[in-house]
Amino acid sequence: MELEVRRVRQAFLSGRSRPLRFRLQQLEALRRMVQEREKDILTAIAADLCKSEFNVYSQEVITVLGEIDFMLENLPEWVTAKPVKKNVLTMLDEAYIQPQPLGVVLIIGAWNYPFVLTIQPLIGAIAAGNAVIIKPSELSENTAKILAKLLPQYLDQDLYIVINGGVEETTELLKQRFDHIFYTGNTAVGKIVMEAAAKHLTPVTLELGGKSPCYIDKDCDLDIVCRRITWGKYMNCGQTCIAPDYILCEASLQNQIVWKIKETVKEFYGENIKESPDYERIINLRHFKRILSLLEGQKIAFGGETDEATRYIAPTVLTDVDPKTKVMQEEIFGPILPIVPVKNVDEAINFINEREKPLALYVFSHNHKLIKRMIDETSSGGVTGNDVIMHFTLNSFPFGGVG
Ligand SMILES: NC(=O)c1ccc[n+]([C@@H]2O[C@H](COP(=O)([O-])OP(=O)(O)OC[C@H]3O[C@@H](n4cnc5c(N)ncnc54)[C@H](O)[C@@H]3O)[C@@H](O)[C@H]2O)c1
Ligand SMILES: CCCCCCCC=O
Repeated sequence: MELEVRRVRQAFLSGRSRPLRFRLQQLEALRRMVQEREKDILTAIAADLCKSEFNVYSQEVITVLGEIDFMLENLPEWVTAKPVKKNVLTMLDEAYIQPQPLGVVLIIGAWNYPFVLTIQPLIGAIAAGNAVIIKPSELSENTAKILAKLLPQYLDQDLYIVINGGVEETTELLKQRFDHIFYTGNTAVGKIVMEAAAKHLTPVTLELGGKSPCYIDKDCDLDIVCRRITWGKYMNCGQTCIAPDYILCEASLQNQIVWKIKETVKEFYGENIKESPDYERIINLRHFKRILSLLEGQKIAFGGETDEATRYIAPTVLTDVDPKTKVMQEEIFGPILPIVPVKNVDEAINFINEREKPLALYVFSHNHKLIKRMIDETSSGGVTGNDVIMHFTLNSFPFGGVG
């Protein structure tokens, strides 16, 4: 590892990653890779998550291509020095902010959207003039292999390298000195990454998880609300960092919500969900067993069917969920949707504020003032009103959690 990191640092110190022209060329080469090798990329991701190629394209490839175009369009302006306001002491001086690369960046990717969540930070790092070591998640092994094969065919082979491996390799990598570490994954490993980075005072970006609540107000179009929640919850089999984690609503809405979600699941995935090309599987047995353990002692309104051999867990809704039970203590990251009845919006706000700050918050109401109140009185990484996931799709927004 030490030798590899040293080789990448040498390449960075050569200065060739810095000129705007070079950065644009590398980003264009990356775009070419995605376009020319689309089929290989789709096949690899589809195999990792039992996903249809259409879903892979719409959830991952489109975002990557959009990000590259966004970067190519804006980079010339972003790299230029920006003059700043002067004071009386400096009025005859030149004062400006010059953006500069940090150096060698380590990107530790996630498996749930293994392409976009690894390549998106890579695009940013290349655009900023850095050298990069990419460590894809070993859980999505087909994508990890295809990245190691394709990236060196299109990008500078000394500046941008892929290192594959598991916990042992990641641990070894983290002993090295980097200039920035970008990690996507769970909070426990996030702490390990931050601790390792602290030894070298390396800045980190940690894209972690959390429970993302939905509040459903009585004054809403419940058909639309349930369609949207069903889409965002069961997409990728619930393995989405900003998937709706649980629903808060008045008890009187609960039965209608269950019925409408059940009907929508049927419409989206058919009578035999196992046969649906649009319904994925849980990534591995460890996660499969973890998710199953969350069902213990719960009232299953529908779903609950599982198949260990294929790591299938049906879209499931739980009702009258006790907030003290396990399913409400950790991020679900699977196709289980608990409904927790609350008296009103005040109780919903208190419920959210008594817990860790959500990565995403979803509020459904015709009452614009109520949505505004939820935004003002809670704190989360991002909010979408009357829909789910959408704030992630706009690159004019920042993305991340609080803290
Ligand atoms: N905020 C976001 O953008 C975002 C996006 C996707 C996923 N996530 C979060 O990721 C989580 C799911 O991923 P996961 O928990 O299965 O990740 P994971 O276990 O796959 O871990 C990710 C990486 O950490 C490394 N790793 C694991 N254990 C390690 C250890 N002990 N020491 C050093 N490195 C180690 C792995 O090698 C892997 O490369 C969820 O909480 C989800 O919300 C967040
Ligand atoms: C269009 C859906 C993409 C969702 C990606 C979410 C990233 C976190 O898991």
